[in-house]
Amino acid sequence: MGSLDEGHLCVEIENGMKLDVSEKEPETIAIEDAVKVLLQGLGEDVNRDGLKKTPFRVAKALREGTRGYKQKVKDIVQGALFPEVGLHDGVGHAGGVGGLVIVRNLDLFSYCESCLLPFQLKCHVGYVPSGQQVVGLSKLSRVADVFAKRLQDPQRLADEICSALHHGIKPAGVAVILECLHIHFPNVESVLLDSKHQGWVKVLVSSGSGVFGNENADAWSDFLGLLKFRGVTVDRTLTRDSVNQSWCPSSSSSMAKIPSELVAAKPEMVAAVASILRSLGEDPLRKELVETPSHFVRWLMNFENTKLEMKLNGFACGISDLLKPNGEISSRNNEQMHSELNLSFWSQCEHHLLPFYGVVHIGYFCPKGINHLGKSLLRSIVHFYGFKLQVQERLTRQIAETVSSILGGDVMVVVEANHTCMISRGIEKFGSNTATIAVLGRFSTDPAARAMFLQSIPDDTTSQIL
Ligand SMILES: Nc1nc2c(ncn2[C@@H]2O[C@H](COP(=O)(O)OP(=O)(O)OP(=O)(O)O)[C@@H](O)[C@H]2O)c(=O)[nH]1
Ligand SMILES: [Zn+2]
Repeated sequence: MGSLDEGHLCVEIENGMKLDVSEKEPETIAIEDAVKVLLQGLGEDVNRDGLKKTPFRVAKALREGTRGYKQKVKDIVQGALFPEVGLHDGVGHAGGVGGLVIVRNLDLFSYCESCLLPFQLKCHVGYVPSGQQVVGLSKLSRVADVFAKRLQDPQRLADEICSALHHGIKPAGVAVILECLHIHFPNVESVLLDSKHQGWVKVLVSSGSGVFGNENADAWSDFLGLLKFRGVTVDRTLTRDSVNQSWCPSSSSSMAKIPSELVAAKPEMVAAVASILRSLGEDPLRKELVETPSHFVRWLMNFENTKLEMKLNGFACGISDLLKPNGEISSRNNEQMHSELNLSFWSQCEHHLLPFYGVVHIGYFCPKGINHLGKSLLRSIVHFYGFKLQVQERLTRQIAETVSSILGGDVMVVVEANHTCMISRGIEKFGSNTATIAVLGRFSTDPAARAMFLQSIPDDTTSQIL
């Protein structure tokens, strides 16, 4: 979506309206001020180069990401309804009016109202036309996006899409199925304790109107049959109850491990997030939003700057023991390449304050006779550099430099990551991911060594974590 041009962005809204995200608008300024408070709360210097534009970028991302509040379904659907007369009534539903129409696999992003992080969803929409009218297919996606671009929870999102399409198209019925994926809430302690602490919270929700109003209606069988036909298997027994409780990991029991004093100690950050909600046109006192500021601050505090530096000192102290020779140190010719692959990490993009996550692969040469570095130490290094405001290139380099400083030399690091800021906003490149490489010592001069290490990296490692 648009580029940043002298601090001013014009987002074209689907129904022709324009949303100006200008640095001069009071809402933008208020969000920028709040973001500065958040950055300071993280122990960051708001004037450092990488962060100078962050307040505006975050304001822009949030205002774009909630632009649905300003859009009207009527404007989208009206004018896109056109007559398509089938055979006359009484001889079945052979195409045209009366036959089920489905649009599958619409990739969308929404914002979780419980924690203010984006969540990904695959949307499947179907409707049975009536009144000899069908609607332009793209409008099904556009209408879904109007409601996705708000602070949402999955079931309400499905219900709102369904109801808006029903009122807009006036069909015999509408069916909506959403497959929603919410990023997990890692934190330093739990990641270190549990290497499998990663992944996603998934829920499946559905909503139906008219001929889809009854869960057992034949129309649902047709709809689900077609989804399955395309490889989408939906167990509708899961659809209704899976979100009775809040699905957001910010309200799960594992989050209770994070001391609430942490948030209580940062009242200015919590107030800043509440002011962001107000600037987006939301009511921070709305029941579902009351806890959102503290949830978001808890997430953000994972990436606090000073805490990590302290921890880094701590783990650096123990390193010398791990490197005690394990017998005779042999000559350089006898060095062996070691690799540690698929170390998962979480980080936070310093440009947009959105998560990026993926896997790190580390290769190094180490003389025979030296204990090679344990996986847990490497994992610690990865997490220590991950849990801060970052860019991927810096993360890659810092890991390489740290491992190299321990081993004195030949290190290669590959980081493969998915950037939420590339997917949930801006350019919206679903399925894209980024790889970065840092090479030190022998790896920087020896293509064969680099090739050997790269060949050891399994294919499609990033997709394993999606
Ligand atoms: N090199 C690098 N760029 C990153 C990383 N994370 C985010 N970015 C990019 O930072 C850039 C910020 O560019 P700007 O033009 O100032 O901000 P923007 O208008 O929000 O950019 P768009 O994402 O193009 O909308 C974007 O191109 C992002 O894709 C990272 O880890 N490394
Ligand atoms: Zn959430």
